[in-house]
Amino acid sequence: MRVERGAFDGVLIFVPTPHHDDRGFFTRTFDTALAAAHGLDPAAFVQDSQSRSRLGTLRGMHCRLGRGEAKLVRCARGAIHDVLVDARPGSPTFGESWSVVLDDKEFAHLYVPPGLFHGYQALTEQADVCYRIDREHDPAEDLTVRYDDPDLGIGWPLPVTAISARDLAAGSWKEARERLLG
Ligand SMILES: Cc1cn([C@H]2C[C@H](O)[C@@H](COP(=O)(O)OP(=O)(O)O[C@H]3O[C@@H](C)C(=O)[C@@H](O)[C@H]3O)O2)c(=O)[nH]c1=O
Repeated sequence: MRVERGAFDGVLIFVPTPHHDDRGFFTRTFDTALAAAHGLDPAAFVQDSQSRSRLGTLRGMHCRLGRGEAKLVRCARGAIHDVLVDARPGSPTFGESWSVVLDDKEFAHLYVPPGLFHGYQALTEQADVCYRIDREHDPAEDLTVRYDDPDLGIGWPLPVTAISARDLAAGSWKEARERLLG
């Protein structure tokens, strides 16, 4: 397993080495020691979740207020276009977006540190996303921003076929920015 850095400080991508044979494949999806060597506390992840999305579904952009939420995300089936927006005041990349494809070929695990907006779009008929977070889910701390906010200018690869009412009702980056900067 190798570790790559994402475009923002603290973002990591753990890329395993799948072993294929005539039965299928085996792959390690996470390595506690490697994660710890990169400053993560594997024991901190208290909730495991899985969501299934159909082609073109968009989920995002979601961030957590307070001390934020660290997240480990992988696509167990299909492929997703995963997007992060740096919402950490004082960060040199504050307000910038970055994307990576996560899929069931490479099985990369994306580490998202606290303070970033996260969202993704399903690139396949079915996309199963598994993720771990380091705090119990609390909707009262959610902050959302519109996936198509013109100030963020995120490029999504496909037309949006499904999105939640919550995500459609999300506010602008300008509003979120004011809230984050106090
Ligand atoms: C995220 C979550 C949702 N739920 C419930 C609330 C709701 O009834 C249903 C669906 O919730 P949502 O519409 O918020 O799910 P979703 O839009 O998939 O939310 C997720 O989006 C991606 C992009 C993330 O980064 C995640 O952290 C999370 O915010 O599941 C939980 O009970 N626990 C959870 O941890």
